[in-house]
Amino acid sequence: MPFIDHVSDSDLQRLALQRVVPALLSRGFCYVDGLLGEVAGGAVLEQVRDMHRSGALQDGRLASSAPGVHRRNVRGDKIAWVSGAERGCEAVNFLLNLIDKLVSMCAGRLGTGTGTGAGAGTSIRERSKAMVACYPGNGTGYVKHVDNHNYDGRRITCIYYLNKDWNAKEHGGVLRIFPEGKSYVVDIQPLFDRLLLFWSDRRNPHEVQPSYATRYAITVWYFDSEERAEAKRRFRDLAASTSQQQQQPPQDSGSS
Ligand SMILES: Cn1c(O)c(C(=O)NCC(=O)O)c(=O)c2ccccc21
Ligand SMILES: [Mn+2]
Repeated sequence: MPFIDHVSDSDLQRLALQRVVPALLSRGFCYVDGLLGEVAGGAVLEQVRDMHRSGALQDGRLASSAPGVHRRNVRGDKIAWVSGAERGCEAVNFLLNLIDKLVSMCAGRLGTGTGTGAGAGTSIRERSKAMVACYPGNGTGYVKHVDNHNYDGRRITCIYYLNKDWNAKEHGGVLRIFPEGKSYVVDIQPLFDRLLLFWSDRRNPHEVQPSYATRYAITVWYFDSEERAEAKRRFRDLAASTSQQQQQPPQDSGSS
């Protein structure tokens, strides 16, 4: 199904240079509304709904519901990882390709030392698979956290929201960002056809507030190549060292 090319390359270029890069550098986050338009955005939403209906979203994590309410076995966010090549993910694939283009147009201009002391510039050449997430609307959310808390290589978090007629007063589900070192918070509604980008590291702790309606989002994380390579090395060393320990017989307490 050929999608209406709602956004031309020159639109993306302008969006990258005039909106996304300045906002990421000055505030650490940026959101864009109307990214795909009604038709293509609607196609992505339908495919995510189909995944939800078909049970492709794995059962949510055990989550505590609204604070103070102690219900057992409350299931929270349900997720599925997709590459975009799967059957029924054509519209998701179109979205991922568009976000890849947008981020690649920004990558060269995100300067050096993006906050994690990395002297070298940010070289973003790869990303994660896409995480399709659904909050079932039972009052569960996601506690405050940092996506990349310990140099796992993730540099930019991109979240595409799919929720039509969302009203935070009624449905909650606001993404609240607590920009590091700032006295204010940033509340972002998970609105249909909205793309949010923010630095994945400690600059942007964030939480998903309890949701009272079904809340869909698709997230991809873009890696800084150097940090990612270093993280992989660290992980390999860790795996190697733990497997060595397992091979050696456990030392009894009396050994010198
Ligand atoms: C389901 N879900 C998340 O929703 C967010 C997250 O920060 N979401 C922000 C948002 O949806 O606005 C996550 O960061 C996350 C991390 C690991 C596994 C699942 C996760
Ligand atoms: Mn997160």
